[in-house]
Amino acid sequence: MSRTDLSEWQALEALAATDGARHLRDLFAEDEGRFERFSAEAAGLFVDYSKTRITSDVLDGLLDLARATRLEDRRTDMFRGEKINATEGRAVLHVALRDTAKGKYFVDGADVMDDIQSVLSQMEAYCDSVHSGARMGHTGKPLDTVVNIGIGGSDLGPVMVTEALKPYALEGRATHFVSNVDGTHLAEVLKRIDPERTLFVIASKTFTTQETMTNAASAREWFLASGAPESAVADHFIALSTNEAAVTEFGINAENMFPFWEWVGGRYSLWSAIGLPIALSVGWKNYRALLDGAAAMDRHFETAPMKENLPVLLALIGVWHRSFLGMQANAVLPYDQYLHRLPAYLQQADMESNGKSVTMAGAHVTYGTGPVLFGEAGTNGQHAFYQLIHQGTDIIPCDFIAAAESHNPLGDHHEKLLANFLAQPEALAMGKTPDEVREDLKGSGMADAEIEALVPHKVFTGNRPTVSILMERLEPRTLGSLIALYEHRIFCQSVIWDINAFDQWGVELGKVLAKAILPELKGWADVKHDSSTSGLIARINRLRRS
Ligand SMILES: O=P(O)(O)OC[C@H]1O[C@H](O)[C@H](O)[C@@H](O)[C@@H]1O
Repeated sequence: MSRTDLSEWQALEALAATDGARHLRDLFAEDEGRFERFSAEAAGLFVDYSKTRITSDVLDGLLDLARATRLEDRRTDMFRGEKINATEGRAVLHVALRDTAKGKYFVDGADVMDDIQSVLSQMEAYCDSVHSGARMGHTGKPLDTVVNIGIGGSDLGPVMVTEALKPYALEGRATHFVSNVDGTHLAEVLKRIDPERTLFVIASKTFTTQETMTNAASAREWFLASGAPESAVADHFIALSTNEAAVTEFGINAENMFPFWEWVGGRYSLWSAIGLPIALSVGWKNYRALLDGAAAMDRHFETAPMKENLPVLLALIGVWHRSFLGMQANAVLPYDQYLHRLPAYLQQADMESNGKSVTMAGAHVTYGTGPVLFGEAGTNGQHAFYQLIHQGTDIIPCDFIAAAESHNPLGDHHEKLLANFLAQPEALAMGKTPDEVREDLKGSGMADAEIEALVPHKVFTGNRPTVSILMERLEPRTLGSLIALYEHRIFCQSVIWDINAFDQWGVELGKVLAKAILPELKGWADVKHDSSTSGLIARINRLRRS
């Protein structure tokens, strides 16, 4: 049965025309308790969702929909290691990576906890040996520089977290990330590092990804060209992967490989061996605290009743905005410079997961699914795209994220940052009416006609929904909770939308075509494409050879 045939879905469609059209200004005016009613707290995060376009009836209707789509059962399936990634026949158990419970997580009947703990111990011992100086480069220099080579999930999580936890970075250590196959990315990093002090971390679940394999091979060539003997590769190159055969073939010894498993999705892999560069940057204790924070959110997600369950609530509100009110985007706006890579990270987490248009059974959906996610650290975004968010034709729900305490309490910077964090959602919700604009312009000396001409331009319609997420301080634990909150929000939405959040077939076609085009660009094969692609290939080849 299609989701749209559910009576719960239809009830919400009816509510969209009534409650969904109500203005936040009125909703706040008529209910003094709105903030208390529509806010909740868990695992170090406080979430205010009172400025979203819901009413008590809408929320009840959404909770009914969640029940009708058996969200709680699907959650149990995930925690139990059922193969909920049906198109790839895989379990989805990133939650097990941050837990310590034995006898809880099984794949094909086998408890996975011993494997997890054993890799964590391997990672911890490795970090300790690098940090203590026991493990050195081939000329006896400390390995104080890490270059992580990976892309997608093997890059975005580690980059985002390493940036976010900079205040915890161990002194004297540098971490670089190379992802793009554009040689510029690698070349610019290589210019700044000393091969004798550098540890290259080749991160790839499959160990076949074109970008990563190309960058890894070039990094090794550069390393050897620096005068290092072939035998030194073992000290300077390690692999994070599920593919031991390909790792060995690349020339990395199995003992320098940190494994993980097919049931860890790429975009959910920072909790696995893929997190090693984070641990190398901030130390094992802080990496463990990150996992513990995520585990705290997992427990909340697993046990809290749906109407107090943060990931469930945020998912339901997202579904309401997207599928019932037709809002097509979601802006993530961290008012925290350390979180400046969070939007990029969430772009993969959310858009690769829920950018789907067929149901689990393969039927086309007839409702909007994953939104376009974008964002920027506040306040930078305010001076760029907020104009459209305030006055554009589309309504774009926004997530505002901030910490009450700063790691860098410089003058009144933080109060100013927080003032903006508070002002923007207020402006988006309440707006400014024509009369308020007129009132402002009275006394300006302008003629009435001039004022009237200006009024439409200065009106803010308001009623633009936002969620505010507040934490005490951006710490490893709270960051872990925040990431897990989003992961589970994405999962819950996929259940309601009846789509598979854990495959990514949409990235395949382009990869295949790029493989076919490569020999054509090199002049090794005839060009056979549509006239546009062939024309561009011919033009590029002319430009390159002239
Ligand atoms: O870790 P790898 O196997 O190199 O994969 C890296 C990335 O490749 C593809 O683009 C997938 O769509 C991503 O989900 C994945 O994170």
